Amino acid sequence: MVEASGMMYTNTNTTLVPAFNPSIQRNHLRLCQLPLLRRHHVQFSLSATASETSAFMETIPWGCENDSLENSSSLLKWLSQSGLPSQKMAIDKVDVGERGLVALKNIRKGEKLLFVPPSLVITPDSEWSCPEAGEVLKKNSVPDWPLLATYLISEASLKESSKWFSYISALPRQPYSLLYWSQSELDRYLKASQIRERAIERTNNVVGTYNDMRLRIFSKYPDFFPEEVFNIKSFKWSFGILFSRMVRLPSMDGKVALVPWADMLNHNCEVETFLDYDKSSKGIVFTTDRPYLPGEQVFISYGNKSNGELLLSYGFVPKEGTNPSDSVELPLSLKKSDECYEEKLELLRKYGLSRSQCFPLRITGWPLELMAYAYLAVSPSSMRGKFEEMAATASNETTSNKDLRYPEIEEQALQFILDSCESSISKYNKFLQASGSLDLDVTSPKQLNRRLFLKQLAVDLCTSERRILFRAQYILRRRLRDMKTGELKALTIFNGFRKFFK
Ligand SMILES: C[S@@+](CC[C@H](N)C(=O)[O-])C[C@H]1O[C@@H](n2cnc3c(N)ncnc32)[C@H](O)[C@@H]1O
Repeated sequence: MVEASGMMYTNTNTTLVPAFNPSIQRNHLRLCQLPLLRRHHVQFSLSATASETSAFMETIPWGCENDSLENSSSLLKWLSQSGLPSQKMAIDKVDVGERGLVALKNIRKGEKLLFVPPSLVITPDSEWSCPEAGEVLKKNSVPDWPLLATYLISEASLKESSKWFSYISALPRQPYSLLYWSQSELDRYLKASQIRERAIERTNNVVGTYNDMRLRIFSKYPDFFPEEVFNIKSFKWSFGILFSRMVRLPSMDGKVALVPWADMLNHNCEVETFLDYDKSSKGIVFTTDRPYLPGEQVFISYGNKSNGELLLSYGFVPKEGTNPSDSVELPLSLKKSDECYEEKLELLRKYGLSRSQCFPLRITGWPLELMAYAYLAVSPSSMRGKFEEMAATASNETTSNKDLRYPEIEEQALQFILDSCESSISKYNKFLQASGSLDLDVTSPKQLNRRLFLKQLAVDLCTSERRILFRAQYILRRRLRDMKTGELKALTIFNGFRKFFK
């Protein structure tokens, strides 16, 4: 489970993990990070050509529609024949998540469910139907994510000859994920949210990973990795599947895995139960944290993720106000006009930060790192001696001075955060006001459906992010007002004393 400690997250034993981006931000502010690639191989620029970009929109020749039950009975049949014990749940159409697992019988709170045997789990150690292809990747020390992405494509392309045919046939042909939003869709709908940058960065990384694999491996072994199969379109699909379905199993030393059947479970923000390997039953299980009646959909948690992160990896946004882990990224920047600009920037860089930095705001508050960054941004040259501890605290690279406070500049620091909040709020206001009139130009019903779908997701995301900003704005304004009235009171008392002594 992801542990939330204050505003920071300890990356312990998360479940469904989309933690892929080597990010511009600091690791400690991320919910969960996995190294994807050896960095020197990544080409971060978006090197896909226009035709490749449009190819992203095409579908691949395997899998099924997102809401289809057409392949689910053969999936269950294959799983049962391959060792999955009899289940208390069945795949069905559901209100939340289109397709999910529904209780067939009464399920008690605290009951263990699933018991998927390790032989039915895809991991980086799984045997390849084409062992030579697997050998090539191992010889090249390809990391887990691109290895699994390539494995999935290789097995999918073998159709019935692959052990995983029934599983892959029941996977969505186009997983919901921001990977499938074009650049212009991201610009159009997510301009106000920082998630837009993360989506672009993620797409760049997937394209970079593909280019790297093609250059280093696929082009050298075209018999094992023909371009008709191992192309950016199939890579995008396999990464979309990994982002939206892969789990990390804490009791298997954090091994990453695709768990057929278990990956039909949808997420609920109020549920706190995660998939894991159960040593006693030797299967992947989860323990229910509430009872279910027959016919009710059963949920797990994909981790304590914000609405933006859920949209980024899984392509959905929970209903407003239902996600206790929701947060919004607040961008803060050093001012170029600052007389100590160069000095401060150098210190920020020393601690791995940059001139512009995002910090998570939650409905319950903000992290100390954000406050430290604000202190640094507003501190005058007379406080030069404190710059380093501010930068270190902003980067979370210090254990001491957890109670960082500088009363002499607190008001300016809070005002600085408030200004950034208000500038973000005005971006959200602009988008949400304009959203009503967006897309009136579309005539094709298919395009209209897609646009309405994306717009609704964006409106839901922006509304929830703006709500957190409104809350922060309220708290900041109140604190500033209290500080000012406090100062006024102190001044009145001081003047009173002066008069008295006169
Ligand atoms: C691990 S799969 C779960 C099974 C999936 N519904 C299916 O039919 O294949 C994750 C995907 O399920 C959907 N999903 C999961 N939880 C959801 C929720 N609370 N609301 C909407 N969609 C959800 C999203 O499309 C997500 O990408």
